[in-house]
Amino acid sequence: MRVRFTKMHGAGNDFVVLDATRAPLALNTAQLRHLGDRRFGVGADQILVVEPATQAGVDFRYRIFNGATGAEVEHCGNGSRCFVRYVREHGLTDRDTIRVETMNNLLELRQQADGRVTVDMNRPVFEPALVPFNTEGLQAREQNAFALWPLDLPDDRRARRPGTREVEVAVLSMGNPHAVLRVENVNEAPVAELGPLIEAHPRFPRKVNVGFLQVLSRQQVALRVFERDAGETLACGTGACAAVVAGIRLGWLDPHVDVDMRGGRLTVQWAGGDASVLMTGPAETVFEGEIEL
Ligand SMILES: N[C@H](CCC[C@H](N)C(=O)O)C(=O)O
Repeated sequence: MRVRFTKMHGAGNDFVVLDATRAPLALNTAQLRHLGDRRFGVGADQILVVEPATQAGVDFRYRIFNGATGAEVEHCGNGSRCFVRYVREHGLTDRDTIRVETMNNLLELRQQADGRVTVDMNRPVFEPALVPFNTEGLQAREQNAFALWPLDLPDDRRARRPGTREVEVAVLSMGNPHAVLRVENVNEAPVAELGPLIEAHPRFPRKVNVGFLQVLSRQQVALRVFERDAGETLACGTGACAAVVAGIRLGWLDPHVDVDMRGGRLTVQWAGGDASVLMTGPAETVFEGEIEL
């Protein structure tokens, strides 16, 4: 099957975007992984498929698949901004404000005059069972009335005496699961070492995205994210939201924060409580193409 695609990125987190609004597009895991493959396919962190809405009052549905595994996931912040640019550039809508269904969310997205896109990311979810995160037998440390959880990680650094070491993470969901740990300097953070250990930790039954957060001021942070089923990406939209929400709950951050990641800057706003998280950032089209699947 010959498939047209658009290659896009949001702050360096890159996507292959497919249009399934005019005809259904059922891709199997092997085809999705081929699209994501940076050597034998197109190459992308995630694959986004744009479909007609299934609910009244909603403009589109969009589905997200991690490129390395072909696994479908609940949410993609950077992808949602690229989705807006895609449907407008492809003449699928001329609206500035677009409502879109994802696996378990309804999002409202707004195209800004400066080309950036603002996404209403809905409320964060803190209930561990809903992340999901297994807290059985764990004793959280409360800070500013927010839980920081100890995680034991295998530590084979001391080969003579293999043991474990403990890290402390904030845990929450932005529709997809996130664990956030604070570091002194993101450039020296052990992302490649701790990322996979936390991502696959048995207390996260659906695995987890892992954020390494450096607080630069109450209005600016640096962040690196080891994404579930993707490894470290140049930016992670839901990860930026999770890190800022955790930082606000822990008393480190104000309600409006710039998040500097290796691929670019996102701005995240959260007023706390039941308020939605708002994320604003760039969305770029790189090239169009066709591929045989
Ligand atoms: N790897 C993520 C999905 C993509 C999220 C990220 N690219 C974003 O911008 O939010 C997960 O498995 O939950």
